[in-house]
This record gives sequence, C-alpha cells and structure tokens, in this order.
Amino acid sequence: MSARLERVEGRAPEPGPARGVDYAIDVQGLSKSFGANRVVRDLSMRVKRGQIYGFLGPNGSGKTTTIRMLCGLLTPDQGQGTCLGMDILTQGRAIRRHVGYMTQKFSLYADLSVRENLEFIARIYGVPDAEAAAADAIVSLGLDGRELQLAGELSGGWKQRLALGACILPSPQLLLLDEPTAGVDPKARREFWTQIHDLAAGGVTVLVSTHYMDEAERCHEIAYIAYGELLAQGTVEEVVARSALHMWRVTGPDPAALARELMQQPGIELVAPFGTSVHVGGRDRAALELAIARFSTREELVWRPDSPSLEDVFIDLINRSRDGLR
Ligand SMILES: Nc1ncnc2c1ncn2[C@@H]1O[C@H](COP(=O)(O)OP(=O)(O)OP(=O)(O)O)[C@@H](O)[C@H]1O
Repeated sequence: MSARLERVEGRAPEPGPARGVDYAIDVQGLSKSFGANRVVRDLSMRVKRGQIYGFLGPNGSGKTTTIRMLCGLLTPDQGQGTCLGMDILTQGRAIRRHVGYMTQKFSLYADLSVRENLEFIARIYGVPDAEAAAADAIVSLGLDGRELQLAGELSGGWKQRLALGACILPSPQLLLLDEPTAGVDPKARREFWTQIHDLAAGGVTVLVSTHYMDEAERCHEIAYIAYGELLAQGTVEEVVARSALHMWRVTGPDPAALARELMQQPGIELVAPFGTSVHVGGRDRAALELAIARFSTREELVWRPDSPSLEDVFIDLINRSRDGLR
C-alpha cells in the first residue's frame, strides 16, 4: 500500500518505432516544471489514429499542460515525440495547422451570432467558401434554427457544440478537447459524444480530457494521470482488470456511520457510501475477507461481492500514488 507506484499500470509504450501501427500521438518521457513545481513527470503516450482517447486525472494533475506540449504550445523540459507524424519540439506550428484545440474557456465571440462566429473562424483558417462551410457545420452539428442567436446567449451545451463546430471547420486530423463537457447537462453531453463518435468514425483522432466516468467508458482507450505521472492506460476493461481490487457491497441501516466504521478496519482500503449501501474494497483479498468476517455477527448487514468500478480503480490509484509521494 505504501509502495510508490513506479510504473504505469498499463501498456507503457515501448521505445522505438512501432511497426504496422499508425499513431496520431507518440511521445516519450515528457516532463515539465513551472519553477519548482514538477507538473508532468516522464510521461509516455501513444494514441492510434481514429481513436477516441480519454485523458483523466484529478484537478491540477497535468492534463492541460500535457495537451499543450502535444501541440507544441509548450516546450517540454525533457522528452520527445511526434504528433501527426511531426516533431513536437520543432514543428509546433505545422502540427497546429492540423489540430483543433478546444480549451476549457469558451473563446468565441459572445456578441456575434452562431453563423457569424463560424464564418469568421472559417475565414481566419482560409477555409474555401467560408459561408458554405459554416452552413454545413451548422447542419452537421444540429445548430440549425440557432444560427442567428448570439453565441453569448446560448446555454452551456449549445455553446460547447458551437465551440466544437469552430474546431472542426478547418478539417483537423486531431482534436484536443480539454474538458469539453464540464458543467453540461447529461442529454447535451450525450449528444456531444455522439458528435465525437461520428468524427472519429470519419477518421479524426480525438484526445479528450474529462472528469466524468461515463465519458471515460465511451473512449476506445483511456489514460489516468495523477501528480503529473501516468498511472494507468489501456481500454477501460484492461484498466479495471489490472487494478487487482476486490470489492464488496454492504447494505444496512445508517450507511454513513457504517462507512466510518469500515474505514477504520485493517484490510479495507476503499470505502464509499452509495445510497443505502456502502462499496468496500481492498487489494489483499484475504485481509479484506478477514475484515468483513469481523462484521459477521451483525445480522442487519447484507454483504454481496461486487466488481470494481472505474471510479474505484482511479481512487485506489490516486491513494497509492499519494502515499508514495508522502
Ligand atoms: N503557465 C503556468 N505557470 C505556472 N504554473 C502552471 C502553469 N500552467 C499550469 N500550472 C500548474 O501546473 C499544474 C497542472 O496544471 P494543469 O492545468 O496542467 O492540470 P489539469 O490536470 O489540466 O487540471 P484541471 O483538471 O483542473 O484542468 C497546476 O498546479 C497548475 O497550477
């Protein structure tokens, strides 16, 4: 438990060229500090072309910094690699011509209409026939009926859809989406993700950072970063399977008090109340079952084996990573 997580729990990219696989992103050993603050540590990552790759991690873990290094907006202190086959250290400008980057901040003009914003972006990027391109984007993103509305008056979900429209106007090969659905309601998020899947089906690679577990599950592969270190990557199923977590669900009266009691037990590493039950887990199966056995005389409690969720796995990873840094 106290051992530092010293390796990525996933397929850490192997050095050297990968035969037969076309990677949109292929970087090795990226590190970045701001003053004394080491924000990204020895990060390696490969994203296949046409994939949707989820990038997860707590606030301040280095996701945005990594995204900015991938498109040459920030220079890493160490490491190298390619984005769309171009060198991230020397070809940032060329990379950005083929990348759509959606930042966390809405950066379109609030006092221009949907159509005006899209036509303006199309002209800036030299898209042939800007008016037609904007009209196409309006239809393909389902913005028709709203084209005359001011961008600043759109709801959060529609704003994000417009921002995505602006990103894809120049026909990028890679989309870097930094928490594109933060604060957006579930229906709008679902529609946004349908658009992302449509784009990927058309060959666009998407790297998307998110805090939402349901969105992680919609990605072809995910990576989890904490304290600047990549702790896990692979498909959701692979990441969960590698966690080696054993989980139980216990139902009974006063789950909050029960959760507090469970947290004190040796052998129990994860405790999370969910409605009327509590999710309980640990990596050492025997120690966990011994801890549970101590509750066997409590007839009001019903125990059932359970499977770890992606959230359980991430909480376990960050707990162990934090222990290692202490
Ligand atoms: N230009 C900068 N100068 C100094 N510190 C910075 C700069 N950019 C980021 N940081 C710091 O680097 C750390 C990582 O920030 P980053 O934005 O990469 O994290 P993040 O994982 O994207 O977080 P969030 O999920 O909150 O968006 C934070 O401590 C942040 O304050």
